[in-house]
Amino acid sequence: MNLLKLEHIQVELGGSTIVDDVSFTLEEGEIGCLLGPSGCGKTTLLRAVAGFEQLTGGAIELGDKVVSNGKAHVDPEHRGVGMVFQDFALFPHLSVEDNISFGLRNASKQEKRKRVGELLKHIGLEGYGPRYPHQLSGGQQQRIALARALAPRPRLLLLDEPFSSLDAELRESLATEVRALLKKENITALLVTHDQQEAFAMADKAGMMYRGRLLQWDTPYGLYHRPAHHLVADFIGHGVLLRGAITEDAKVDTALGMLNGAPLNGLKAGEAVDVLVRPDDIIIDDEGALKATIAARGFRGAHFIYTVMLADGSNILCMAPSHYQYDVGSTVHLRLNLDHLVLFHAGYCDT
Ligand SMILES: Nc1ncnc2c1ncn2[C@@H]1O[C@H](COP(=O)(O)OP(=O)(O)OP(=O)(O)O)[C@@H](O)[C@H]1O
Repeated sequence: MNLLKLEHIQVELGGSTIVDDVSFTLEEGEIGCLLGPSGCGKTTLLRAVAGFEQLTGGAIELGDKVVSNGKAHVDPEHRGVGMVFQDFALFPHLSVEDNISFGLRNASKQEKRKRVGELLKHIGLEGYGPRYPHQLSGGQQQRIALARALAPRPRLLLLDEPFSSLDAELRESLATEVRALLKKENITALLVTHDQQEAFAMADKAGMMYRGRLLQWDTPYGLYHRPAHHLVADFIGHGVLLRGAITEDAKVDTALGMLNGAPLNGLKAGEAVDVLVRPDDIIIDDEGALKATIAARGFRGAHFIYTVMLADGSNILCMAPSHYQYDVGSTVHLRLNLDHLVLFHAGYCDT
């Protein structure tokens, strides 16, 4: 069952269209994530779902009920939606226990204690109830903010850059923990983030926005491996778009050689295309048929990302385990590990 349904929604602010014709759904218990460059309208979309922004077109349904359209507008406090924002502000003068139970005004003391205990256990902070926010680390405070939002069992939880004030390592582990917690509580959630690793760690469905539009709504795997738009290919993960041409026998002629098996989707022989090449599609292998030169080396801890120059002068990226050390300027051989090809009309890339 769809818990959240956005149908062609549009939001205008200050005379500009900030969210433009966006549609997607989230099923009950699913976690969705919006990615996209700064200013593309992610927060505005989230605020429209929460009820803080009015729609100028389209409709939002929560459960079976329309909560926003041209005529209806259910106020935020009546939507059953919980929120966690970047600048999570716990009430400094309230204990952890009182912070978490803040939204449980109508519950009995006993019910409150039970729910708080259950949530503290879920977030791994059993026994922290009597503490005050200043006695907690940033990551612990953010977990408490999450528990506070979850306490009234919202139908939908909205998270806007909830971990962005935390360091990278903590962010990823917290994202995994929060996913487990949301699944345990069967809460549907929509998350906005800049961090693709966080999106991949948390989301069942993810989308990329660009200038108010949603370019693709898919699984994280689909966004990475089957980008539907060259901007998605470019924005999600590392990779390059390598120029090529469709041949008479439906192959793609590129600096990596003739590539087979591309879904042509209406592309005709002779047309110029861009082929998405990810760093994990290319393997440095002494037996590889293709000669190339290392143009740059980036250390990433467990692996290197090499920029490799092909015979025609074009550059691609290549990932190799960090014990495979090659100096800039050295010659290497490459093998392709492309299990599917993603092509775009070359012209699209000029936008
Ligand atoms: N109240 C407002 N009036 C006019 N324009 C606004 C208003 N609020 C936001 N905007 C504009 O809408 C656009 C989208 O803003 P929004 O905060 O939704 O983007 P975002 O994708 O969340 O960005 P970021 O990732 O940087 O937080 C921006 O260009 C912003 O300047």
